[in-house]
Amino acid sequence: MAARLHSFADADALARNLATDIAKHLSDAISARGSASMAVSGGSTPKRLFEDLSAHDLDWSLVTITLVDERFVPADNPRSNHLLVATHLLKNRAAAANFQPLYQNVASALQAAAIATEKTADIGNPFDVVILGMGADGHTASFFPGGNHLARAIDADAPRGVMTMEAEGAGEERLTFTFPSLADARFLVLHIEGDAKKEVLEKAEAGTDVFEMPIRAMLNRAPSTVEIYWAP
Ligand SMILES: O=C1O[C@H](COP(=O)(O)O)[C@@H](O)[C@H](O)[C@H]1O
Repeated sequence: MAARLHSFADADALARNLATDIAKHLSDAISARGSASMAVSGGSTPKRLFEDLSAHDLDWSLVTITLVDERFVPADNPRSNHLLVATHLLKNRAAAANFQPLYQNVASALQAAAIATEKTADIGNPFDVVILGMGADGHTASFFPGGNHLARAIDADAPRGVMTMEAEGAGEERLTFTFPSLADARFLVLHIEGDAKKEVLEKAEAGTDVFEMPIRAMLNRAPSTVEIYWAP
């Protein structure tokens, strides 16, 4: 629908301000509805944000956190987004939050997606907060260019929930929430850092082909405004 850019002097200022804005949205959700839900991304960008956010004073026991996407790997794998969140977010005051993983200890990613869909059915209708990242190839969540289920994952009519994704640039098989599960978040954030990501964003904004750069699905079609938080 729309996107709005919030620029900060550096990554510290970005993390501090975004953590404050997220904490406010979570607190407002708790005041309004008695609980709050948030889906966060993995990757290298959110560590500082998670550290800052974990220290915020709110009733974390009423907050359920899940992942926007995950690799089909157990939580002790260094590439696990669950491990990242456990190390950098589920600590300090945020140690009291509830966490719902996408990975499940079952034989296939397909089975894990079905279980994760069931287990998250009550928490994201819509999510109070969704924090998206973006890769250099224009992927967001696990909506990868060339992904085997990309068309279904970014379809505005796809069911809410988690599905699988395989793509050349993705490494392990992935689990990802579908576009409709994420795009109507009450606070929908795209968190990116560095000049290279800014250039990727500008390229995405200049075109329309969602299969070339799946982030365009969010930028152009999300029912919620995409709040872009960026620092050089
Ligand atoms: O693969 C992934 O990467 C993106 C972006 O990661 P970054 O390292 O460039 O910050 C991330 O948003 C996604 O959740 C993750 O699975």
